[in-house]
Amino acid sequence: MNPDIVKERQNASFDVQKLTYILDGGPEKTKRRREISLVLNDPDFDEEDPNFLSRSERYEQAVRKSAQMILKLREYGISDPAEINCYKSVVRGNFHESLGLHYVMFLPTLYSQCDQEQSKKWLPLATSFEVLGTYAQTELGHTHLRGLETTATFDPTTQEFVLNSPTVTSIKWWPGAGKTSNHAVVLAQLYTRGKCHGLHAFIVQLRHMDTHEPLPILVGDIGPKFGFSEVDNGFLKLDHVRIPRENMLMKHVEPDGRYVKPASAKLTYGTMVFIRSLLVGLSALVMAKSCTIAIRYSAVRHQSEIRSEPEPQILDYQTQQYKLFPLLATAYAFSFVGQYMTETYYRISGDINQGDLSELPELHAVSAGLKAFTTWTTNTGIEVCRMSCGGHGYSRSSALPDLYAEFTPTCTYEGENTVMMLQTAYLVKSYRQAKAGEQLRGIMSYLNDMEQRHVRAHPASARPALVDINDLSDLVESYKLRAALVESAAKSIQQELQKRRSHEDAWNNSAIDLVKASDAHCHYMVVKLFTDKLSEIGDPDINLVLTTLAQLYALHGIALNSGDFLQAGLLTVPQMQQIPVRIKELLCLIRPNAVALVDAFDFPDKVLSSVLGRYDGNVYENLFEWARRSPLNATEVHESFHKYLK
Ligand SMILES: CCCCCCCCCCCCCCCCCC(=O)SCCNC(=O)CCNC(=O)[C@H](O)C(C)(C)COP(=O)(O)OP(=O)(O)OC[C@H]1O[C@@H](n2cnc3c(N)ncnc32)[C@H](O)[C@@H]1OP(=O)(O)O
Ligand SMILES: Cc1cc2nc3c(=O)[nH]c(=O)nc-3n(C[C@H](O)[C@H](O)[C@H](O)COP(=O)(O)OP(=O)(O)OC[C@H]3O[C@@H](n4cnc5c(N)ncnc54)[C@H](O)[C@@H]3O)c2cc1C
Repeated sequence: MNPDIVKERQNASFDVQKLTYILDGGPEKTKRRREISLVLNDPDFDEEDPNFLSRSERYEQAVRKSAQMILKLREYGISDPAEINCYKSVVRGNFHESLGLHYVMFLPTLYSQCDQEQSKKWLPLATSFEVLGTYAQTELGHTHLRGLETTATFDPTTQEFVLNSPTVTSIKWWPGAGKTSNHAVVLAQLYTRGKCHGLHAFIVQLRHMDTHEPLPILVGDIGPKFGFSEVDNGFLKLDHVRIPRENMLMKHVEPDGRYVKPASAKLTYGTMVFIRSLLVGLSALVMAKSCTIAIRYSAVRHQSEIRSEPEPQILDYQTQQYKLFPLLATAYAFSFVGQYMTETYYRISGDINQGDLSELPELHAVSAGLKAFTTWTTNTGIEVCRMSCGGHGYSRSSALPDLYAEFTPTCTYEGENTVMMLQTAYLVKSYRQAKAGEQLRGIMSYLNDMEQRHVRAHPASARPALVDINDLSDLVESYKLRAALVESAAKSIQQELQKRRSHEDAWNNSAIDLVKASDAHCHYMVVKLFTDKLSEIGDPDINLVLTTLAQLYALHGIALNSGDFLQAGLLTVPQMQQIPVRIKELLCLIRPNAVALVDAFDFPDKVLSSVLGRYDGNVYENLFEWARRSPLNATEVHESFHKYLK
């Protein structure tokens, strides 16, 4: 064990184990997660570091691993969905799996959209992995749902749908598992009796069940990408492919071609809402991994000098703390927000299953906004962590380049982040309702008292300084009032309309304000949820250290967005000047607990897969060993010497 890291752990002011229990949701859950993590000791999961393999080898290794995962799942008797997720996340490590889409999109779509008869047929096939599925929605030319071109035309004479990609731009593009899957849920515009009824989901067989040869369908892999090398994102061109009427999910077409409207057309989009909710938790996980690597490494790395003494740990540099500790605070904030998002998703989807759709718009808006907010922040955070590790952060052995490459598409898939932020129609609608005197419930209820507490541009000096920057509840209140930026967005729309612009143009001309309002709303939610969580934590030592992190999170956010807070007169210039001073004090308070705080995330070394983030801190000897395994070192003289240099 590296002596620096031993010393760091001795300095901790709280019980790391107890904090792990809080993050997991209780000691029993921690125990079970640790038991599940032991599967990594199974030699059948041994594999070559993907960084030393070609794309094709990586894909093959990933398919082997996916298949092993399924076999072992049965062997280990893991069947609870939450435990399956934990098991898969442990085994998957920092990479994706080729059967991922089957689990995260194909199966959930079947579960939520099959009727009884369809469930009987498809669920046993899909859960036994005879049917391997993907989710084919996006097209070469469009992602916007109303713009999708693939058609499904009902033919009552044969009781079939005819699926067709009429143009190049209508070719399905990006669905994972182009080579792996034999079935797809295909999203297509439904036509019956000559009328279009919008997007609906259909189950389409793509490949022969025994030979895996494609049916008369053009299907394949779209080629190498920025990351996601394990995943065979695919293309799919359908040329008048016929499928039985029974393959339409939720079956809205009667045998005579009559269309029966669903309770809400938006139910077809349910799987996207589900994944967006999951991505909030995934952001927390990846932020936590990145901080673990960067902070442990910073504790064992010595460089330069502060005083004329031996080189200090780089974690002692104030600038290093300023890079990493706000991200550490973010990792904790997002962990609690992830828990909230999962609970909210299951609560509201439970109501939806019971026929109560009243909270569907809020679920859509909250999951879209938080997905965008947390993935954007995490994406830039990983890169800050990588940079903070200097040259060794650039090595793939650190895992940070892989974490970045695998995570960055979360800002794009399941709805491009700007587009998701623009799902603020709900915010503006809520604002207008509140303004008209309606009492809002839930997370939007803060808009109820906006009329009394107008947030407008004020000369800051004209307002009394009511906010105590050391008081978290005051900071939450400030974020709440800043979130009323939605008022500015609504006003911008109003002004555009007064210029006789169409509603659509008014919306587009206010889009920057709308994204800002959405961002402010999400930021408020995160600060509030983090602060609310503190009241549930009884252990005084843990409460203290998390309160310090929550203060840092809130103040750092204000410092980054100081213009909003000043312009709205929420804080004065002298208070703004106090914030960097307070932030520096908080960095000092967090410093002795930094390593313990990342230890509490409790990632086993095999899951972290990072030479820099090793628990024992023995970085250098392992970096050397990793480098020696590089395929270029397989021979002392590389064949290129004989071919070109000699
Ligand atoms: C610790 C945790 C660990 C977890 C580990 C988990 C691991 C996860 C790993 C994940 C790996 C995943 C692999 C990659 C998967 C990528 C798959 C995809 O990208 S698949 C492809 C993903 N593709 C995309 O995401 C496409 C993105 N685009 C879209 O979703 C839509 O085009 C749109 C939302 C932008 C517009 O919608 P559109 O209908 O075209 O147009 P309108 O404007 O006319 O809207 C009409 C009204 O409907 C409303 N509404 C809309 N949606 C919903 C909803 N869901 N509900 C309710 N309402 C909704 C809307 O608000 C409006 O309301 P109102 O104002 O009338 O009241
Ligand atoms: C790794 C990966 C895996 C994927 N897996 C799948 C899958 O399994 N199945 C599937 O169906 N799809 C999948 N996708 C596709 C993914 O869902 C889309 O790429 C995503 O929805 C974004 O759409 P787009 O690529 O068309 O971007 P575009 O919408 O073309 O975005 C390009 C730019 O235009 C801007 N823009 C677009 N619309 C607006 C607007 N209304 N207002 C303001 N700005 C706008 C965006 O902000 C962005 O800056 C995957 C994508 C990736 C990268």
